[in-house]
Amino acid sequence: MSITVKVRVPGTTANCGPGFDAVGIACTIYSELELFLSDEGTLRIEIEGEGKGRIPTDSNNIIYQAVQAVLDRVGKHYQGIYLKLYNKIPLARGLGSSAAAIVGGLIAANHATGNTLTQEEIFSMATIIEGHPDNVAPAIFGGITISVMQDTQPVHLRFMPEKMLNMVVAIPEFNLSTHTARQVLPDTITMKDAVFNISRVALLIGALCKGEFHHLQYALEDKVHQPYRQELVPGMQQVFDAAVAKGAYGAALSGAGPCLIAFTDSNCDRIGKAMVQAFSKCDVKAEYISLSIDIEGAKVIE
Ligand SMILES: Nc1ncnc2c1ncn2[C@@H]1O[C@H](COP(=O)(O)OP(=O)(O)O)[C@@H](O)[C@H]1O
Ligand SMILES: N[C@@H](CCOP(=O)(O)O)C(=O)O
Repeated sequence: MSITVKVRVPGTTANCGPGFDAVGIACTIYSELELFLSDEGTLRIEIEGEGKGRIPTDSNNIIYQAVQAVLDRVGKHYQGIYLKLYNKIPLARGLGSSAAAIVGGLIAANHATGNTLTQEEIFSMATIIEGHPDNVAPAIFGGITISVMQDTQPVHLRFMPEKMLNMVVAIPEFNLSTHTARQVLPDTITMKDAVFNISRVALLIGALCKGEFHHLQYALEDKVHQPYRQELVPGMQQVFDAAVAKGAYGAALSGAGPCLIAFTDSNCDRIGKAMVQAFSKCDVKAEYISLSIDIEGAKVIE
């Protein structure tokens, strides 16, 4: 017997300034994957697009590991596992490629085996594999998500802003793995910095929810991770300033970086070009893309 499933998963921008490991937004950039399960054959992985030639095509591949985690959990075994990946989300740039890969593998395998796992169970498994919930939540549920770890269980709240919001992402040429960008973070922060972030993340969620985007100028400020990661992304502050100078409400590091993301409701091209130019003045080659909020999250498309 053989089964085929095709899944589409959005890229995500996590943290959004002060919401470290908690806030995430699903973006209108997508990777797709096809999963074929069969009683005969072996493991085979083919890649088109981002990461071709770089991503492992053996049992070290995280999509394969996600598929296998579902098969183990539901007690099914397949000799032949064939994965065809169509990767559009840039790798190790802060747009949640690993979360999309994990979520895609889990959802494809769950669908192929009769949808026995709930979305919440998928969310829990994805969080364990990814290590933090803020990318996998919007990748699964779409929209803007707030995630909280309750002991080992992730809990989420999803919402859409009252008004349309666009995001302009400046994508530098270089990669920065999330693992590396987490290693520069301190173990502890001061009470002053904690209060700085708590107040801003509350303002951020209120501003996004109500569509009062003028608050984003302050609501995107952060003292928990961005100051420490600044050394890894040359030109970070200059790019933020360039985006705001061209009319963006505010800007932040996308996930762990190195992408920088500006929030706006107009002038995306003007903002994007200014961000790329500011990067270039710091000897960083970059390009930009304009995105909006994905409302659906991951979905089975075939
Ligand atoms: N489609 C994919 N298939 C397999 N592995 C992937 C895929 N996309 C991403 N990865 C893995 O995730 C890593 C990037 O994850 P990470 O450093 O968290 O950055 P980000 O999630 O921001 O792109 C890649 O180096 C690769 O190992
Ligand atoms: N909260 C995480 C988010 C990482 O996002 P990614 O898209 O860079 O993987 C962090 O800041 O480490």
